[in-house]
Amino acid sequence: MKALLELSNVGMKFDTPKGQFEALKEVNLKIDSGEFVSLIGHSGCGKSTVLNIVAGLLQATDGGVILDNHEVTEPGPERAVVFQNHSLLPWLTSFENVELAVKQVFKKTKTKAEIRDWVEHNLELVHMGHALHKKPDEISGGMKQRVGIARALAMQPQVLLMDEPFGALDALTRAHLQDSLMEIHAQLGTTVIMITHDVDEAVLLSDRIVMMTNGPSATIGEILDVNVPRPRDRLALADDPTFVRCRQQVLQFLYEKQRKVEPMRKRNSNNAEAARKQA
Ligand SMILES: Nc1ncnc2c1ncn2[C@@H]1O[C@H](COP(=O)(O)OP(=O)(O)OP(=O)(O)O)[C@@H](O)[C@H]1O
Repeated sequence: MKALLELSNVGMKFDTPKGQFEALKEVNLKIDSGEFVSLIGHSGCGKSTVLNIVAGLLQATDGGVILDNHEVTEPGPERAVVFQNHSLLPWLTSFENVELAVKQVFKKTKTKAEIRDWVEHNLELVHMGHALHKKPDEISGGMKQRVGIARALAMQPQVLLMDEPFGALDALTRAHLQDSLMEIHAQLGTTVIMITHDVDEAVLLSDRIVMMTNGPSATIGEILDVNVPRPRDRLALADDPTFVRCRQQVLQFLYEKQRKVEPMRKRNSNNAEAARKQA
């Protein structure tokens, strides 16, 4: 079967005042329709850069991205993005925020009544049917993220891109949203790419975990298949041997194979500086 999404030799060099900085090098990844893939790696390794290239918000300086036989060159509704901070328009209600996105995509193909039903359906999908007419400052952080997810899903994207969607939420709210996301993924079969720093979240939600090496010139270090059957139950998984092994493998990658080296480098350069001063 042909992959839905393919990143081929993706590289990204940024021009900076200190010269060119190679953030990504030779990132190769194929994702099938319906897969849930997490990107994990230390801070600054290039996860958001990968996601932004797939979203079309950044143009790779090498290689490229193909989605469903089309090269990605700009943002499009078939690649909806959910950011860590909800990005809802504060003067619009939950309903109106979702409606705005839906109108952009379906204005020509859905009637007014169909648009209204579709907006409500998607807000109900994320359990926000009770707060259709509330504005962002009248609902909690978790609820705002739910509306953001509804807005993204309502565009019927081929790929849902999520950049640490639950990173700003407390642990309990986060767990509720993870459960909702698993439900939605099971129900709709949406293809998802999600950035996370949370190892348990990655293992709980993903079919595959893409682990990135530290930058500069970051790339994919390892890919782990999470062969834990669905539906997944967070409580039962705590003692599940496959879950525990997957978790261990990601932790080993992050904290043994890709241990952050900056403090050591810094210490060395500090030592060198001290030696220079002494000389
Ligand atoms: N516009 C830019 N210009 C210069 N350097 C950039 C630019 N955008 C990102 N970088 C650099 O590229 C590297 C990757 O950044 P990116 O934000 O993709 O990392 P990340 O893994 O998503 O980080 P975090 O987990 O902290 O969000 C970093 O070193 C960052 O400083």
